[in-house]
Amino acid sequence: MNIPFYKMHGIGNDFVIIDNSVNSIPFNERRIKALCDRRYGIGCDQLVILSAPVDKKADVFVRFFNEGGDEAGACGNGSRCVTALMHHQYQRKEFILQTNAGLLPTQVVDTHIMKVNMGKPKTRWQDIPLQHDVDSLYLPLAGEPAAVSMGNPHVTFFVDDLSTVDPVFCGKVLEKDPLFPEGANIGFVQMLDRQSMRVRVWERGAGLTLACGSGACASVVNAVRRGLADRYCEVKMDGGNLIIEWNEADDSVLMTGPTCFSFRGEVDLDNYPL
Ligand SMILES: N[C@H](CCC[C@H](N)C(=O)O)C(=O)O
Repeated sequence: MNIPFYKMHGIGNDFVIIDNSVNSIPFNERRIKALCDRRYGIGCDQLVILSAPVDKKADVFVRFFNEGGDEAGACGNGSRCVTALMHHQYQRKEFILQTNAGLLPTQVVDTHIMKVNMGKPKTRWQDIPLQHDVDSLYLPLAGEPAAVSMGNPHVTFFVDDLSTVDPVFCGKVLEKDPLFPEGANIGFVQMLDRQSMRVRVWERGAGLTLACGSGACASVVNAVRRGLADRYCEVKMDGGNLIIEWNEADDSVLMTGPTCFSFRGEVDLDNYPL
């Protein structure tokens, strides 16, 4: 069975987006992993499945699946790419995405610049008792790690010099710290000044990506809570930059940045059995 898909990325964090609102095709871990595989499949960090919204206030229901097959509650860059796709299809500039993390208002700022309201930070851990002996990870910490959920769990390590951190060696271990039975995204942050930071994220279920939207939000929230940053911050990631604003009035976290259509294709799902 041939179905269309869109291949997009948000500053290098890439996605396969499938509109499943008509066919309601089943997807399980085996099929998701195969589609996300960069050799045997189309290849992406996350698979994004669109379907009809349950909440009447929403335009679309969006689910995010990491390349490892597990589902994530939130995906900032994926939400921005869906907004660009919806704009391309409906010529509107404002949408409401229904996600497992809640309703996300989104906005087309410019042709390739999309803004997502990621909602309020969901939980607060200031200093977290990680079970792993962080010292054994040769992680040159600038203070204890912090954690916050943006609809998905993020741990943030502040370091003096990001070039001295091996995000793969550390991320692989910390993603599965017993403190996070469902795993966690591990962010490494070097403050540049109060309104800019360098961030790399080892993503739960996807590994080291070129960018992580919810990770950028989590990094700014944790930095503000630590007194290290202002509520408006430019987050510099390997694939590009995002602007994050943590709104004091309503506690919402806004993320703005570029998106890109890579290509549109067709995939024969008979080659991707359940
Ligand atoms: N790996 C994340 C989901 C994707 C997040 C990232 N791609 C973003 O842009 O927010 C998780 O398992 O929670």
